[in-house]
Amino acid sequence: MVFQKYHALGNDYFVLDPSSGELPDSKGIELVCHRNFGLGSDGILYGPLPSEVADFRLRILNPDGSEAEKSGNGLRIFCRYLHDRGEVTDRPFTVETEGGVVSACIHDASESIEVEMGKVSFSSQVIPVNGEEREVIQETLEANGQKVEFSAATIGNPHCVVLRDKVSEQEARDLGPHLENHPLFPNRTNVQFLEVIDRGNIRLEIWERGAGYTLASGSSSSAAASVARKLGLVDSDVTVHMPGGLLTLSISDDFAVRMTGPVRLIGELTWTPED
Ligand SMILES: N[C@@H](CCC[C@H](N)C(=O)O)C(=O)O
Repeated sequence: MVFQKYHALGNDYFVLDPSSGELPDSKGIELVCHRNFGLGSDGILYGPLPSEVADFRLRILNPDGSEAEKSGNGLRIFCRYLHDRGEVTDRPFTVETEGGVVSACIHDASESIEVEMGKVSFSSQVIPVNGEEREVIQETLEANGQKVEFSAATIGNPHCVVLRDKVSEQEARDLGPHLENHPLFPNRTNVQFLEVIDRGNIRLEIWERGAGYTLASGSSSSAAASVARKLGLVDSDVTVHMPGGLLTLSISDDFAVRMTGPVRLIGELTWTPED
């Protein structure tokens, strides 16, 4: 089985084209994504698949075998893959995901791929978050023996955003898993620790649902920046600083998010497991 491997700010994915093989089962996905026993990645992008509502359809698989509704970095990588295969040009096109249809435009295949990520919602019913219907803004939960103030949002996939004066990888690794699996989130959740640098810049440390600690995340960036906007802490144009690099976001008054960022090709890998 042949995979093309790309990364978007260090958030690395395999692209598995259906023409080159079936999607492995969840055990197979876990194995191929394993950093030691497999080829190693933050997930698998399975596509292009046919769609009745968009130009292409994409399925997004986490390393634990779970399926994600959306992936910002994954979508940019998929756009680059389509461009590398001559299936798209610099004209806009659409991609269907489990979390809705997005539109994309390639300005520069390495440096600048733009995706209209959709609208962020803070509704408990949509995210989802257990409890009565409300916008989940600066609530408190208990996790790992501590009280944690958080906001929640979705851009197709769920996010739990924790505001901090200073963020750290260590806290993302220590507290992230407890929030990912907290009973408040029936579908689990991605977790972001958010530091507001100024009204145009935020810093994130990220623990992803089904993937763990990652160096960058486009849907996490969209959700966390929208929470910061909702709280009145940033303006509409935000640069997101993550360990893997910078992502540029533009947030409309009704929380539609435009994400622009780079993609890099790593190479082609052949998967021939003995086990
Ligand atoms: N890294 C991705 C997010 C991938 C999906 C996420 N782990 C989930 O389960 O929702 C991104 O760039 O958005």
